[in-house]
Amino acid sequence: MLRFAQDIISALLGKRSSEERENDAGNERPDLKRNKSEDVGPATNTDSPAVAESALGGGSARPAPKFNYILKVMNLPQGQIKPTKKFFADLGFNKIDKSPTKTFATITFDSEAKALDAQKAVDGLIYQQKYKIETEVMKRKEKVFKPRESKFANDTRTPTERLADQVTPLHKLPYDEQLKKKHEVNTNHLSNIKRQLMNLPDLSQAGKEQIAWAFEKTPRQLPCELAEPIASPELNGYRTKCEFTIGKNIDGEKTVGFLLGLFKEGQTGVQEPSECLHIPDSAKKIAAAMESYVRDSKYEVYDRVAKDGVYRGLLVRTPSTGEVMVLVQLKNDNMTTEEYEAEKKKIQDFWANFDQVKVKTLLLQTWNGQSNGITDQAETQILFGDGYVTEELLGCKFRISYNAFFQINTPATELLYQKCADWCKLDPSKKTILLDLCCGTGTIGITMAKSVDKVIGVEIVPEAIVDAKANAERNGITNVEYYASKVEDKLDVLTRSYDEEVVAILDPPRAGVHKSVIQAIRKSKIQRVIYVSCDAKQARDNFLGLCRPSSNQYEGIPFRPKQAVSVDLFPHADPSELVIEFTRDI
Ligand SMILES: C[S@@+](CC[C@H](N)C(=O)[O-])C[C@H]1O[C@@H](n2cnc3c(N)ncnc32)[C@H](O)[C@@H]1O
Repeated sequence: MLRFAQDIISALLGKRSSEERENDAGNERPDLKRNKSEDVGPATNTDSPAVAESALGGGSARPAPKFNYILKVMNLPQGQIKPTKKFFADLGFNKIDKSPTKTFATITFDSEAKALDAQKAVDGLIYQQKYKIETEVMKRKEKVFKPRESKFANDTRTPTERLADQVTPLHKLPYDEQLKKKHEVNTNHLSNIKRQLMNLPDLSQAGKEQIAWAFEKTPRQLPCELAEPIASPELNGYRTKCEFTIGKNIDGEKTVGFLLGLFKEGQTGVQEPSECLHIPDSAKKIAAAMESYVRDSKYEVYDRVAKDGVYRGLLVRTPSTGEVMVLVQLKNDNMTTEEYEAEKKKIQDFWANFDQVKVKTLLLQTWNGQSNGITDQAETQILFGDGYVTEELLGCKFRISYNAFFQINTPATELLYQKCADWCKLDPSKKTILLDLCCGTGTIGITMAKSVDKVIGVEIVPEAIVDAKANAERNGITNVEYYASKVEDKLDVLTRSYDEEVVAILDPPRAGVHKSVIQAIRKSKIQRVIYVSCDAKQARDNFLGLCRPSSNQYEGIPFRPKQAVSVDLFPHADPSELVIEFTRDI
């Protein structure tokens, strides 16, 4: 409980969650999509003791204040974001924003009086001995959402059909056709590596010689062997994490499900998931129960246009162990403390007594900001249970918190990890170190830890590293070392002079890793990289970075793809994982 409270405080202090948000339609690989508004920092008042106190799970949560009053601080130099922020932080102001190209900054407050007091303190100060600060107090304009005319106006499909096409766009194809289609897409991505290498600008003769393999004629211009795709053992009901929207269906009834179409297209109707192929029955039952609950409630569901209403979202985790996590997201800034406390108790009683599915742990998130989905920036309390569910993969047990990244198709994930282990080809006669880069809750490294001398995991989300350490301990794994850091800020892990053989598994978010990571791998002694990509198009620059000829930017001997395979974690949906083994001799 204490650990969880610490996690929440970390979240409130602006640390990022392991999961970038999934869109409402239940798109795959939620870790990879982050709403821009969540990127720019906490939207709740991180300075408020009331929020910090209630985040501890006790106390009475008060509605989070809105920071609608802005002090515009003008006549500053361009750039200099850090020094500017420090200057104002030293004066006691923390909610500062500055664009690198602008000569002003903004400081936000939850009342006009505070903004005016700040103006008195700041106006006329001389910044860096030459910039005389001028100020202006403004009230934030309420954003008005104007739905565009719906592009679905002439759509003859039923809402259920539309939702199926949206969340499972391949559902009309037999499964082997779906696999072929994904295989074809990955074949093209792979052959593009070769094409792009051949067409690199300013490719010198020496450079060409380093990547001579790319100029060899091969079937379909593939740079390496591409194995037959690995099918998902389960085709339906495989999603172990579902994030539902609470809103109204197109008939105006309170509904829990997925948003039809995109909000920006003016589509605000929510459709029940009851017919969605990829959603498990337990999650459907929970969504249906929540729907009955909100229909019986005196409170309104959240209206995304008016930005009003109480019930906003529902997260359900249903790992293969049968444990179930439910998280309900509320907007509470228009409720009194008594109303909020009473509602909290009602939700708690409802799920504690729910007899169709046993809920192991219930969480309540209060979020008054603008982002759509469940967010790690908001106050999140445990109403019962310990705040975790357990998943089992390849004989290891993993605890998962509500905001941790975890693959959503367990049997297919086991095949994916097994493939990574096979391709690591660990030689038992040699000492080996496995670098688990972007390790999340430690899954890949922990499942392979017994075959190596040491696993070193690096992950950006501190809470995921806490989970990873707990997971290692729970599985009796002691040869692990974890760092809560961006990989690009922990490059020494790659470039240390190890005595052992080092193999790197890189399982980054959709956009791939920062190029400095690829540059460091190139400079290191690493001879083998297993790259797990969920979007080979976006990972293209990383692939090219590994393979391009040596240069000032990309030192070291280039890698080349040795083998590749697609693993399908998302039947009926578009994405598919592409695993590529890159090797080099040094
Ligand atoms: C696709 S997930 C893989 C997680 C883990 N390997 C697994 O299979 O469960 C990508 C992970 O990369 C983390 N991540 C994103 N950007 C990162 C960065 N710059 N440095 C380190 N980790 C990062 C995310 O938080 C997420 O846990």
